[in-house]
Amino acid sequence: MTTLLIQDQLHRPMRDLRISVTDRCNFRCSYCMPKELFGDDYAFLPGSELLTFDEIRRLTRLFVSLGVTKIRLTGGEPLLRRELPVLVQGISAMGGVEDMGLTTNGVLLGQQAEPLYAAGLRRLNVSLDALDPELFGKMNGRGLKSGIILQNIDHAVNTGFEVKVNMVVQRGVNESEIEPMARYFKEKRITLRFIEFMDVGNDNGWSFKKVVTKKEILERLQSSFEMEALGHSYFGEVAERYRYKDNGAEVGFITSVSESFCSSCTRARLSSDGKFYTCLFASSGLDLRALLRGGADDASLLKAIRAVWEQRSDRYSDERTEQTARSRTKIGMSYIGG
Ligand SMILES: Nc1nc2c(ncn2[C@@H]2O[C@H](COP(=O)(O)OP(=O)(O)OP(=O)(O)O)[C@@H](O)[C@H]2O)c(=O)[nH]1
Ligand SMILES: C[S@@+](CC[C@H](N)C(=O)[O-])C[C@H]1O[C@@H](n2cnc3c(N)ncnc32)[C@H](O)[C@@H]1O
Ligand code: SF4
Ligand code: SF4
Repeated sequence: MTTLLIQDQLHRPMRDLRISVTDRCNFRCSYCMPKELFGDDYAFLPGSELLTFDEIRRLTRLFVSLGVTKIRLTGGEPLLRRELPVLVQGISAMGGVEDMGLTTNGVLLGQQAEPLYAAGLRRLNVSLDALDPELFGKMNGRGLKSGIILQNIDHAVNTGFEVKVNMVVQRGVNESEIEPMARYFKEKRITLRFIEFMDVGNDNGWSFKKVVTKKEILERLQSSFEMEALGHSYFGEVAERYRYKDNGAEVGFITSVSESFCSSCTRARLSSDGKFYTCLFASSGLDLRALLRGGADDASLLKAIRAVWEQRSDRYSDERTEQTARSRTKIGMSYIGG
């Protein structure tokens, strides 16, 4: 299939596809799946509503033919999707896919790191918000202690994966973990990325006051470590990188709130039930599953995807103010694929 490069209204190409393979999760992080949005019973999609692997592969191939080269598997918790390595193998063997990564809470990596590696996956981003076992147990809503995630990170590294760690920092919740986390992963030479707390659901407890900005975190780190700025390594990279001068380990900052990066946003998103979203904060998406299951051929699917991207003008993080925050999306990170 030949590649056609397309651009949106702000001249941004479509380079990345973030695929949510399930909306389910074995954690209940309040910043992501607030009770107020999900209710006590956390109703998830029935299996029949999820895209099948064949459907995901077919759509991925079409996205690749429109310029996507980078795939990220996410969720919900992607390791809960049965037989995930089968999907990984299909995508890693696909022409035009230059990079594939997976974002996970790491709980199931003990069993799954090896089959995923064998299927061709090489990069893992593991979320971990605290080293302190009690605090981590509270933050994940399930009481699971941090030790198991740390063990699984070591196991993934030993399996051969390039691993990065994601930490969402919330004032008054886990800001005391900034230095311990930095020290621990510096010694391990694993890149730790600090993520500014975002307003992603109806009520995930977000307010500007709870955001610990990159500036503040960097100042705290610089009082203990000498660091040099590396910037972004390619157009559209979400994290801004810094290096410790003494041992070459890196940290990253994902500054969606204090320094938004919409002008270089090349990310398309496919939800687990097959909706195509052009922004993490979008409130509606194109129902590709309905088109697929209605018998649409490749040409009409391509036309529909292209039309949506060419109309795209999303720049939610650039436009957000305290007042507009939380009024846009009614969906939530775990569904849309964070
Ligand atoms: N506001 C905003 N946040 C994003 C976007 N893409 C990713 N993030 C956030 O960045 C954090 C880290 O994302 P990851 O899933 O690790 O992916 P990544 O950082 O693109 O991965 P790499 O390819 O390893 O750089 C998550 O909290 C995401 O929700 C985006 O387009 N907009
Ligand atoms: C939605 S999760 C899905 C993948 C997997 N379950 C995990 O936790 O890594 C993807 C990323 O989004 C981040 N995230 C979720 N809610 C967030 C919020 N309100 N602000 C910033 N990042 C958030 C998580 O910390 C995680 O790194
Ligand atoms: S951040 Fe990841 S682990 Fe936490 S609730 Fe959301 S999907 Fe689950
Ligand atoms: S807010 Fe939307 S447009 Fe801006 S970087 Fe995030 S996903 Fe892209």
